[in-house]
Amino acid sequence: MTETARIVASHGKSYIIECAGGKRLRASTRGKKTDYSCGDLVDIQILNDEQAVIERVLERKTLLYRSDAWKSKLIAANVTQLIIVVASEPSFSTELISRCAIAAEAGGIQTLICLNKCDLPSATAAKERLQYFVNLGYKLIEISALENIAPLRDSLAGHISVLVGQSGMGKSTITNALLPDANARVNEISVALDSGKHTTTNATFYHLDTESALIDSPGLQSFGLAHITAQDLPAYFPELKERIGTCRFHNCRHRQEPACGMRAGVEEGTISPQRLALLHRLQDELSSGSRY
Ligand SMILES: Nc1nc2c(ncn2[C@@H]2O[C@H](COP(=O)(O)OP(=O)(O)OP(=O)(O)O)[C@@H](O)[C@H]2O)c(=O)[nH]1
Ligand SMILES: [Zn+2]
Repeated sequence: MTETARIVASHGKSYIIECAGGKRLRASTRGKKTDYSCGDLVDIQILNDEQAVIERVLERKTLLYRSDAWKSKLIAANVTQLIIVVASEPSFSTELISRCAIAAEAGGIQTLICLNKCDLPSATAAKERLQYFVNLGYKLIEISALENIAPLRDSLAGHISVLVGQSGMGKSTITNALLPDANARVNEISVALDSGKHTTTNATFYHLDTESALIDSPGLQSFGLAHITAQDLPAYFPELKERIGTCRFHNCRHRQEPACGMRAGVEEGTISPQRLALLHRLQDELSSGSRY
């Protein structure tokens, strides 16, 4: 019997799928196929009361992934919102924020930056660092997951959101505050996936209500963008996008070329030199195929 289900947890070649009625089954794939992601809608063949086989993936509305020259890592499928979690401390990487936001833009996903641990004195400095992104037009929400999760909960309504961030920013604390029984569910899922072995799940999908869901992903340190071409990059920077077509040369790399619209923006003060430098760095990285 074939039916459509959603992948709610992934771990290597093992998956947990949720059928339309809510029943969860362990699922494997045909052959060596592993390019399925948490959040995917898939056609499955039910084998017995506990197991199913994934036959194929249905067309994805969106796909968030990171990649280097050698391999890509799917993070979440069919999400409408990427939540980049940063915290007052430990320190976060602004480059990682930019990279995540570029991947989201390329994948047709909206971005929300969430500053956690606003109860700490170091929040003031963190907010100053994030002002840079606010000026670029990104939405910022400030919370303390330990004290009050309500402001974030409001931003999740109607979305399938995915949480990404470096280790220690508070993703687990946020998930637990939003879903008090998430811990129990996570344990249930990891036990089902690897019979109690100590391994981490790639990503987990939780229902918040009938319209909203949340995918929690493991901490990340880097975010390779090898799937994006150097030529397309400016379209994923909000402030550079506006100036596409203003350079004299259609293949301008926005460096030494005369009459470059992007460099003109830097001279006028509407584009920050750091962002143009990031564009150059990413162009070099994507054309040389270096590893990130
Ligand atoms: N002061 C304060 N501490 C927090 C807050 N949220 C989380 N923490 C603490 O920050 C530490 C890291 O939180 P986690 O939720 O484990 O972070 P994580 O992002 O899931 O980290 P990984 O599991 O490594 O990916 C824990 O000691 C939390 O108690 C907050 O709002 N305020
Ligand atoms: Zn140019």
